[in-house]
Amino acid sequence: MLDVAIRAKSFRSADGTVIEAVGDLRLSVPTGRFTCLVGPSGCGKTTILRLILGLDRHFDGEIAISETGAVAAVFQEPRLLPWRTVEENIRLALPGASAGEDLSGLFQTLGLAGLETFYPGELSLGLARRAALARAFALRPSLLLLDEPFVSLDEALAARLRGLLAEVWSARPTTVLMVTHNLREAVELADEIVLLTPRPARVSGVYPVTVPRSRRDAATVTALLADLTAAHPGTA
Ligand SMILES: Nc1ncnc2c1ncn2[C@@H]1O[C@H](COP(=O)(O)OP(=O)(O)OP(=O)(O)O)[C@@H](O)[C@H]1O
Repeated sequence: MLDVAIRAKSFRSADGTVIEAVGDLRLSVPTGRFTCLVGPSGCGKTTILRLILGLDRHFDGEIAISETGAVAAVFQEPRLLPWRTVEENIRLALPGASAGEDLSGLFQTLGLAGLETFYPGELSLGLARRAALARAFALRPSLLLLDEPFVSLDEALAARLRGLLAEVWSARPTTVLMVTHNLREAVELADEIVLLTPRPARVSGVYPVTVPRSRRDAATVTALLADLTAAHPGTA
């Protein structure tokens, strides 16, 4: 279970102005569930993930992660080491005990088989994003944070990668919190969608997606989107 209780998070800009990034925000992600955070551009989503990851400790509030295993994150940029191959990038992230683990199933599921010896510079953005997902799932994290992992891909490719994410997640289940501005993506993947206000981010609504993931075909997703926007008017 991930429990987030942020009372306030602000930044001070170069000219001394205070930027309130996150307001009073509480959310919980139960173990093994997939939650999406959806909010307008610049509302504070990445800041929330950075606070959960402990990359920024200057805030008022508490974050509790009851899972004891690894916490992994995938950011908008794949952040692969350019001088290491795909496989080396993934193995370097693993703790010593599992560094020799057989990763062929993971490579296969993510469509990376045959690309293990490629360098990041030889990969398209879509393949680099798959490698970043492989690195995160290879850790077998108990909590996975995803920050718009499919942004700037064309819709057909993003849809394909969403399918691969769902597949690898069912093979290696974990608790997921994913930031996205794409409501369709959220409706396809999430168990629960947490909607945020414009900055400073607060929860403006919660939408549980109760239809089983296997039954979310295009027509069902469109119907769910209509239901969500009717329940939460103003959600783009
Ligand atoms: N280190 C920083 N110093 C000053 N201001 C910051 C800093 N980091 C973020 N901000 C500001 O805080 C606000 C929230 O930023 P954040 O990146 O969390 O939003 P976001 O919802 O992830 O945005 P996007 O949807 O564009 O990715 C923005 O106004 C941003 O400019």
